[in-house]
Amino acid sequence: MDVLELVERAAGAPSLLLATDFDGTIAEITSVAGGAVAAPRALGALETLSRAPGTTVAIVTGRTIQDVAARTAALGAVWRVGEHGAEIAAPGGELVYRAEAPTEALDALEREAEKAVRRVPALWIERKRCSLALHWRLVPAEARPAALDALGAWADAAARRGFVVMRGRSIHEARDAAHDKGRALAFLLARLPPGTLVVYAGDDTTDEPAIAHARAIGGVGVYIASSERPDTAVEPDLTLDGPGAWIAFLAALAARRGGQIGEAPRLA
Ligand SMILES: O=P(O)(O)OC[C@H]1O[C@H](O[C@H]2O[C@H](CO)[C@@H](O)[C@H](O)[C@H]2O)[C@H](O)[C@@H](O)[C@@H]1O
Repeated sequence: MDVLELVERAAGAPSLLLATDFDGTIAEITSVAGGAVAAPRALGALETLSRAPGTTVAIVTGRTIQDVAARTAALGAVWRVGEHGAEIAAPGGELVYRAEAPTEALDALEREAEKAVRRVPALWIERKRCSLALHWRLVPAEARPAALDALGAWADAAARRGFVVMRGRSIHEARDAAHDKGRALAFLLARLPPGTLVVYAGDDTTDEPAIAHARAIGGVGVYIASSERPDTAVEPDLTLDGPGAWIAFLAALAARRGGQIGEAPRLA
């Protein structure tokens, strides 16, 4: 499938679930997590799509709902899935699903992570409600071997406690085994008309269950490639080069389903 075929297919679907990852997909990767900003053109297209008939828009992220809601506050009528599916908020913000937080296990895992940070101070712990991430983007080259060793020990400790460890873009992240983005898509689709076409895009390991799920049910899985992670472990229908190409697709689709926005969209 090429991007023009995807525009045609998505534009013609009587019911469409357009689901997009955040970091590396509608926001460029930044050196610290707090610096990520959704591209204004992406927000404009998603807002247009969210108001179009028969169209449901969802932001599906590893971030918490609170975090992603603040970064996408311009969007009025979208679903938000946080922490890889452990939290789901309807348009308007009402939480329709909220997993119980594995607080004690995460506390223990945080103490293990602190051991890693004592060894390699450039590691950064991101504690969330249901998951915990160790970021290594700012670890200098000379400290990478020690960081990999410490991350490996931490990942083993997380696995022993029953967490799933995802090795993503300069991040090791532990989440509980009951949630992933594929199951989150299934949750959303159960609320939409039968036959809804799902189009999902994401750039990292955490997106693979959603890309695979979309494809398994006859939808479209799009991989957003980067020099940091050129390939994915699951086969997508379409690979696009970085957030810019995905955002161009969103703008083209918004023009078709919801009226023209801004300049005429150009697709590669
Ligand atoms: O599911 P996503 O929306 O892709 O979120 C995945 C993780 O994104 C964040 O980390 C990533 O983005 C940072 C900012 O660009 C970058 O510095 C880091 O290296 C990336 O791994 C976020 O901090 C995590 O909580 C998300 O799980």
